[in-house]
Amino acid sequence: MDPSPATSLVEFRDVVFGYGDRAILDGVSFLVPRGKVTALMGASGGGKTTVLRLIGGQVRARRGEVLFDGHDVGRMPPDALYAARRRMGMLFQFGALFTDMSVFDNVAFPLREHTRLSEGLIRDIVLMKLDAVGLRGARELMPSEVSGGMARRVALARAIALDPDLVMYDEPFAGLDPISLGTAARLIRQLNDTLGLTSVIVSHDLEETFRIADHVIILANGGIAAQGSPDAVRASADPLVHQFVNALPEGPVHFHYPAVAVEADFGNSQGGRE
Ligand SMILES: Nc1ncnc2c1ncn2[C@@H]1O[C@H](COP(=O)(O)OP(=O)(O)OP(=O)(O)O)[C@@H](O)[C@H]1O
Repeated sequence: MDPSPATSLVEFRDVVFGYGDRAILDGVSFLVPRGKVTALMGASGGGKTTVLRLIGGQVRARRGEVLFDGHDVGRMPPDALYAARRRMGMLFQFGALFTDMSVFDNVAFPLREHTRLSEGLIRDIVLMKLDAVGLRGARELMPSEVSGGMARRVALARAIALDPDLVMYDEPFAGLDPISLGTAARLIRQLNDTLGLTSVIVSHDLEETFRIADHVIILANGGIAAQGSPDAVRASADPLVHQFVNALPEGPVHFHYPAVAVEADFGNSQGGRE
C-alpha cells in the first residue's frame, strides 16, 4: 500500500535546498510512513544526509515544507524545534560515543541531560535499552573495550534512550563485517517493530537495506528517481534506477567526472599539468 499523508510521520512537500550556489534538492516530495522502515538511497553526494538534516531542523528548506507529525520543521520556533528533536533519535556514521564514559553512562547521557528522572529510574531505562541491543552485560565497559559493531549498538541504545518516534540512521552498516552487518540490520528492523518506531536509513548497502526496508526512496539529480516497496523499485524501468539497483558502472550516472576527451589529455603536456 502506498503511504498517504495521514499515515506518514514525515512529509517533504516540494522542497528546494542548496548550499550556497550549489543546488542539492530541486522540488523534492515524499512521505515517510509511520511505523515502517524507510530506506533513503542514491548516488554519493545526492543529498541523503542533507535530507536527514532538514528533518532534524539543522538546516532549513529554501522553499517547500518539511513536515514532522504535520508541523513544518523549518518554521518551528526554537522551543517547538527542541521538543520535536527530542522525538527524533539520530545515529550518525560510526555513532561517536563519549570515550571517557562507560557504556552505561553513554546511554544515560540523554536521560540525565533532558529529563529530571531519578537515578534509579534512569538505571532501569538504561538497562532496558542495553538489553534491547543485547549489551546489558557490557554496561561497565569503556568504549575502547568494545568492538566496532558493539559500539554501534551502544550508540543505538543511546539514540532510543528517550523513546523517540523517529530514528534516523546515517550509514549504519559502514565498515561492518558481514556478520555484524546482518546483526545490525536485523536489530534495526526488530527495534522498529517492537518499540513502534519509524525508521529512516541512509545506506549504500543495497542488499541488506532492501531486505529490511518496507519503503525505498531513491534520490538522484536533485529529485526522486523512484519510491515504493523494495520489489517495486527493483522492477523500475527507469534507466537511472535500473543502473543503481543493479550497481552498473555505465548508465545515466557516469563513472567519470566530466573531463576533456582522453586523446586530448594524454601525451599532450599543453593545457595539462607538467
Ligand atoms: N555544509 C555544507 N556546505 C556545503 N556543501 C555541503 C555541505 N554539506 C554537504 N555539502 C555538499 O552537498 C552535497 C550533498 O551532501 P550529502 O552529504 O547530503 O550527500 P549524501 O547523498 O549523503 O552523500 P554520501 O552518500 O556520499 O554521504 C555534497 O556534494 C556535499 O559535498
